[in-house]
Amino acid sequence: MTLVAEDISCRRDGRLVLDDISFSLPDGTMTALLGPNGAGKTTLLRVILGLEKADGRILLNGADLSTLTRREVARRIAYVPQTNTVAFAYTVADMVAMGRLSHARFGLITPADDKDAVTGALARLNISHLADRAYTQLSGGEQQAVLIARALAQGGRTLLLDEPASALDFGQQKRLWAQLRDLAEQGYTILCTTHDPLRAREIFDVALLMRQGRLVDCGAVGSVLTDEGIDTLYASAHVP
Ligand SMILES: Nc1ncnc2c1ncn2[C@@H]1O[C@H](COP(=O)(O)OP(=O)(O)OP(=O)(O)O)[C@@H](O)[C@H]1O
Repeated sequence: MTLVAEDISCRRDGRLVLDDISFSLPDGTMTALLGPNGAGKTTLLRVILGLEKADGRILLNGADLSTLTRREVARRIAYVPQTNTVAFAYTVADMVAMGRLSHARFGLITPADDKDAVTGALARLNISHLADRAYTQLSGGEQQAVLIARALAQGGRTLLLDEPASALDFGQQKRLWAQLRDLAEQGYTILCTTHDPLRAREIFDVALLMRQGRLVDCGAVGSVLTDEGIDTLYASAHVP
């Protein structure tokens, strides 16, 4: 689905952390969101999800997300957070099944299609063997793979991922990028933060570069993530 941001500005504690951001991401593209620590990447993802108040509009296939219910947004957009702390030792299968909550009827998430979605998502991430393990007892990388499986089970065709590869081993990273590419080829829209511009240049189609709350560049990775572009992005990030 085409994801459009129009004039997004957001304040936190009175400080402007997103400053008039606009972009358009067509179906079937993998977009990397890059910038130094504190640039506003996570905030931007949270604004798209409706978790942070902001000025401006987010449109998905022309529909203004502010006019949709939380449940309607969750059926369209899945989010993979950097980490997810859970207080209870849910099994991995239960965690992934939570991705189906927006499809639940009468609060139940047991119909066959939901089970298929969970089984399929576990298989896609190569973690079917973890299905009955307690989520709280997994390694950081295994937990991250579960969060990605949960997003896939959710069924939305727009995926927002916050540094999904940061705790994954090399094999899991390769599977993740291949999986995301496969989804993009099926028309999914993928927006993913990363701190690795060199990998991003190989893997993604488009890059959005943010610094100090502003979108400083946007375009095909080959033209935006040049050596010079990367140096400029990460130079003098700190504002005294
Ligand atoms: N809960 C909060 N309350 C107030 N300000 C916040 C809050 N969370 C983040 N900020 C500020 O908003 C700005 C953007 O933070 P954000 O987490 O979006 O950056 P980021 O680009 O995702 O950083 P990182 O790469 O370190 O994850 C930062 O200046 C940060 O200090």
